Amino acid sequence: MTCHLLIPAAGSGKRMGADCNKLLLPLLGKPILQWTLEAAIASEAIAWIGVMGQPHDYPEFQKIFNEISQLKPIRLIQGGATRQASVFNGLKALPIDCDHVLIHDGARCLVTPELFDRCDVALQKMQGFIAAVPVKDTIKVVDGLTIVDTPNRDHLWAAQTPQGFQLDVIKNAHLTALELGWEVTDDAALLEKVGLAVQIVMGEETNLKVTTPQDLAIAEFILNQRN
Ligand SMILES: Nc1ccn([C@@H]2O[C@H](COP(=O)(O)OP(=O)(O)OP(=O)(O)O)[C@@H](O)[C@H]2O)c(=O)n1
Ligand SMILES: C[C@](O)(CO)[C@H](O)COP(=O)(O)O
Repeated sequence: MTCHLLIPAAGSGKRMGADCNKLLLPLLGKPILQWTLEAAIASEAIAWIGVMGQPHDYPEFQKIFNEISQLKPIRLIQGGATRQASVFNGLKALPIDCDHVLIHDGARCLVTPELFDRCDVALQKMQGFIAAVPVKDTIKVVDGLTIVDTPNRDHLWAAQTPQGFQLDVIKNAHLTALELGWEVTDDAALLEKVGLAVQIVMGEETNLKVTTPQDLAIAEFILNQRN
């Protein structure tokens, strides 16, 4: 157990349309964030967990931490205005002995401990990687309502988290992004923009991100299948 994990959990869940952070919404009786944390705690690889949140959510987050096993240290870190800013805050708060990091969205609450463990193995070998799955749909590139391209699906993968990085590499990429005003939706994109290779680790079809009310219903269905 050596791996450090950062969990961005400081969003507001606009697309969910709830009146609170969507990670506090119940999924089969437990907050979404609790499912994510329980998978991280069950992973053999993860030794330390940092959760980025907004201060107004701290009391609810603390209740969740109290509900789950305290076998691993969980540190609360102040989130930022965007996912990117929240991750950057997390990177700056990592313990001094950390040289590699996994980053996993709190909203991907169906992640399995086995996926975390597979990612930890990748972390030992790669400077940067993401969990991803091959795209099943035929994807169209559209301008207005007109199709301009149908990319070859063999080259299309859907990005997930965990994403894992050598710490100095991802920190430098975030610093460059700050200097140059880059805004991206995942951490791998920053490495891509500075011209560094990012590998793929096979993700999980069920590792969906709970973004809309429909996702919540699908997540409930998948969890019921697991029980
Ligand atoms: N300022 C932010 C925004 C997002 N996140 C986190 O990043 C993950 C992925 O973001 P997303 O699913 O987009 O969450 P929200 O920003 O909450 O949702 P929305 O975009 O619909 O508002 C989530 O776990 C979310 O809590 C974060 O830590 N800090
Ligand atoms: C990081 C991510 O979960 C990868 O799929 C995703 O990019 C988060 O943000 P999004 O804006 O919901 O795509």
